[in-house]
Amino acid sequence: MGRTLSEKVWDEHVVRSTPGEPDLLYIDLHLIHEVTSPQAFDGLRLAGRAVRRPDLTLATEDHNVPTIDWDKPIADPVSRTQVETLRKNAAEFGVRLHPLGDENQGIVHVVGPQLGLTQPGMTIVCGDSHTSTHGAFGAIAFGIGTSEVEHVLATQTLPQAKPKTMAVTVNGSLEDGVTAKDLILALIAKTGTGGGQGYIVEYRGQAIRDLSMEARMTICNMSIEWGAKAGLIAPDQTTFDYIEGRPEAPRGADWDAAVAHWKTLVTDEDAVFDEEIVLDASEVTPFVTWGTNPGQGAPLGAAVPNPEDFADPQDRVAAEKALTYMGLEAGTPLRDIKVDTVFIGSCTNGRIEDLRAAAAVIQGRQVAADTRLLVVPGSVKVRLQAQDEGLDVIFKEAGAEWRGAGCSMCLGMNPDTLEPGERSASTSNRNFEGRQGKGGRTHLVSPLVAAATAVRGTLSSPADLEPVGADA
Ligand SMILES: CC(C)[C@H](C(=O)O)[C@@H](O)C(=O)O
Ligand code: SF4
Repeated sequence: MGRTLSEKVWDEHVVRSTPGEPDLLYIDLHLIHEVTSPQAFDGLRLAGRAVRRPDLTLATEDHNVPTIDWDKPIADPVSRTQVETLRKNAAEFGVRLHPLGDENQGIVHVVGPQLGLTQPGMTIVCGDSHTSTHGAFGAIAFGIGTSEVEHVLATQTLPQAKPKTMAVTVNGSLEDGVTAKDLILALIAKTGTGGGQGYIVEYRGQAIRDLSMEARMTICNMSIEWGAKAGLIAPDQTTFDYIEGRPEAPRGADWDAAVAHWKTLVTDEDAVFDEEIVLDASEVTPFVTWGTNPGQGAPLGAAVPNPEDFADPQDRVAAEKALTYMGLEAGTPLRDIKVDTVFIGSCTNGRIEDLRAAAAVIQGRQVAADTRLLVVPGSVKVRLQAQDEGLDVIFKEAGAEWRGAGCSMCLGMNPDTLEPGERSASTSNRNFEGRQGKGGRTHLVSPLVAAATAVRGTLSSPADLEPVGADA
């Protein structure tokens, strides 16, 4: 019987397989950031161990870094300690680190692909749940805990039970103005935040093949919000074109050999998935969340739901609780919800294409009077490229704040946080209570919806905006 893409990648990495035990997998790339690595390095130090493959390990500073005054010492003592600890550990154990101020600094899931380190057929781990992002290249990529980080640092292997396989086939095409973010939010809303639990999910079908690499990363990034172990997409010409010529990509004969192998990384015709879901892309419209988990979402054209309309009692209670926290009334059109802050950034939607898409909406327009727009590139390279293209000027002229690279308001471990009761439209991936600051209220949106919302001050899509110059 044929094998699925994930089974092929898995099989290529099994170091040891014993019945009744998890497989021992070889790890090709280990990404590290300051939040989940300190205890792992402490563990190595205590046991007198070295990092087994520093050459397959890459560290960046992302969660705690300020996005203004990044050339000054970090003011917050906790953040400063985490960042300084990573620097000390990287130096002591010989791990490559891109610190604040370095041209390759940025969110770890933006930096890996950007450098060409993320490649098809790899196993990639990081002490971070959104490692699933890298699955967009046809890699098995997933988040691990700190004790597992230590295990990988010490051995470059990881014991793992084999997950079940699922195919999400997205037929048809996305309409204009509908993005990968809307698609994944719609999928999670349809099937619940536990819908992917226990599975490695392969996204496929026409709508997925048509996506750029960056849009594919947005989909795979949010696999974890759907409960999946990992999400991946078969590599194709789009993938190869994206990787070719990047600093860490294979070159010359090595490139040809790599592509020849990568082309074998597709699910065989006769392979069988444990589960299959089929969606029609043409039915997806701009999608936003109204609640406090990524599955509590609805089309932008809908209204805040009435908890009583949920058949499942648990969903009903969750919706009631969410509406209370979010300060929303059932029946309010989502388009009438007024937003205080718009955040464009994160490993979900902080890449150059996201900034281009948002800038195209903002260009020639102004951010609404009572609204604040924060634009935080996912990496220094994204920031520099955006500046080369003049996107920073578009944002600043519209009244936005143009910031340095990092996780920023995605989770507010740095000074970029919401005030209690403040409402955001955010291109990030989590809308949990307090995620962007204590008492903050988050609506997850695409970069297009974020930009349009910044202009109108209420949840909006570009189609809701007056033509540029109409009100001049
Ligand atoms: C801090 C880190 C462990 C965490 C994660 O695992 O995802 C963070 O990146 C997040 O998005 O919540
Ligand atoms: S941008 Fe957000 S989701 Fe991504 S790694 Fe940082 S905190 Fe986690």
